Amino acid sequence: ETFTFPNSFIFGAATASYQIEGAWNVDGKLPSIWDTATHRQPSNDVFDGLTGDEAALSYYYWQKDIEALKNANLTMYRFSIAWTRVLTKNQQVNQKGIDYYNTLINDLIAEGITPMVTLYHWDLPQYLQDIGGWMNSEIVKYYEVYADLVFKSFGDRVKIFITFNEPSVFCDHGHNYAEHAPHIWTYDSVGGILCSHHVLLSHARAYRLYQEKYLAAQNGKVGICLNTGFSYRGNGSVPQDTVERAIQFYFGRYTNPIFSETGDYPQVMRDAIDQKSKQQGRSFSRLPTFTAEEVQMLKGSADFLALNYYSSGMVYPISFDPTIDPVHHDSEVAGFSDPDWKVARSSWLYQVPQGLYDLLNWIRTKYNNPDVYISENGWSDAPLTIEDHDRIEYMRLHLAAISKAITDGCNVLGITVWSLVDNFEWMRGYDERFGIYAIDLNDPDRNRTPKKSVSYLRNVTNSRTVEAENDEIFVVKVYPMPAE
Ligand SMILES: CCCCCCCCCCCCC/C=C/[C@@H](O)[C@@H](N)CO[C@@H]1O[C@H](CO)[C@H](O)[C@H](O)[C@H]1O
Repeated sequence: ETFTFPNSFIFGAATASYQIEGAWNVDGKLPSIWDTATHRQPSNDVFDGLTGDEAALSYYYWQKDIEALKNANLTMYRFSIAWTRVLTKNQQVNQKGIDYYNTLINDLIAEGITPMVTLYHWDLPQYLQDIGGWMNSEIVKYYEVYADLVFKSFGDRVKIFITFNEPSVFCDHGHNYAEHAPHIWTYDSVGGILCSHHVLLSHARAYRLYQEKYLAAQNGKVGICLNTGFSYRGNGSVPQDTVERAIQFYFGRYTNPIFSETGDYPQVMRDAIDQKSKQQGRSFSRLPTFTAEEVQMLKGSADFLALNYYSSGMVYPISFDPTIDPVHHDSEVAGFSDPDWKVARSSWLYQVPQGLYDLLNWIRTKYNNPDVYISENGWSDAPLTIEDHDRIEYMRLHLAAISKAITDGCNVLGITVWSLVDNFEWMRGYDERFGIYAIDLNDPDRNRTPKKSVSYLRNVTNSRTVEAENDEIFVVKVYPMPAE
């Protein structure tokens, strides 16, 4: 079957500051929590022991990134700004950092490429972590100062801003399980919950600031980037409400306050955490409460949803047990992956294009069909795999799923594939490569070598079609529940 894309649909690619820029301490840049994490001694716990100190050296080779975009026929570039490059500790402007992003933005626009700018892709200034980072409510003020600077400096040319990338990942993995920077472990997911709460408030404040101070002159859009998989019944006896609860706890904790009619946290989450907190003998709930004004400030605080989709899972109910993974412990849901699904170099990344199709329709019906960009979607393979047939298949099937969702009426405006170039894959270092361009870390010039997927993408963007069979997209079957 041939799947088509409307002429308005935009094809692009994405990166993030810490993962590509290098130059970690150049021109006044301050250390971020990822600099701290990767410089830990005697071991940084990164899979290959490496850091983002140099990565793709995009701080010097941004023109190679622009060439790479042009060569792939891509017309949108999602990149992030390093907070640590543009502001000093006492909240003054670091002009050299501003200059770097000005040059990048101007050069992109000169080549007809639309910049999509993420304000926060996990690289918090270390001096803010030192006062508690996202767990301290004061962070909201610091973020607002930073957002103001970004809007003021770049908003005359940048018309699409994303306030945050994947709060579920940096809040949970960074503040519950100590798996990501700032490597904090907290009991009963208290750290992750506080982080999410302050991220939501920071997002809303930045959105309202843009509306009040910049919208009239700049006429841009501000959204937030959230990630999730879709969840499916682990076997025939799993109740549908388990599936819904999984999505609400993982995704709804951010989407409900921003995109729903009612606003605030999902009721199922409010009830569960309030009740469990009580059951634990606590005098107040682990889930903070938004004031009535905060609920209003958050409600409708996004012009679009930037959705990162990689994979999906099967879920089944479990009973409350504080000793297990804290995300599941409050939701009383656990998940697993079908071993028949194809898996990438990243052990968590199973190929489930159906999840993207179902998720887009879930969002359409749940939230009155908001504008959506697929801000990340991609496949990992081994270093220097140039004949990346598995990535091509993954892209083909996910693009088909998107096209099908658009046919259903979903407002999907475009995609920025992850990633433009091979880069620092967080705690997996450089072992899992997501780029459509390969980078040899031994090459001081960091030449960007096109993988086979670049010519595939060029064909897709020219023809605005992909070929796929429905049974390649719809891969979810009902499997027996795994042994608990
Ligand atoms: C509804 C919820 C539950 C149901 C189902 C389970 C979903 C299965 C998906 C498993 C995901 C587990 C770990 C998550 C990892 C990614 O989401 C995370 N790495 C994404 O971060 C972005 O990924 C890029 C590649 O990893 C890149 O590094 C980028 O910087 C990140 O934004």
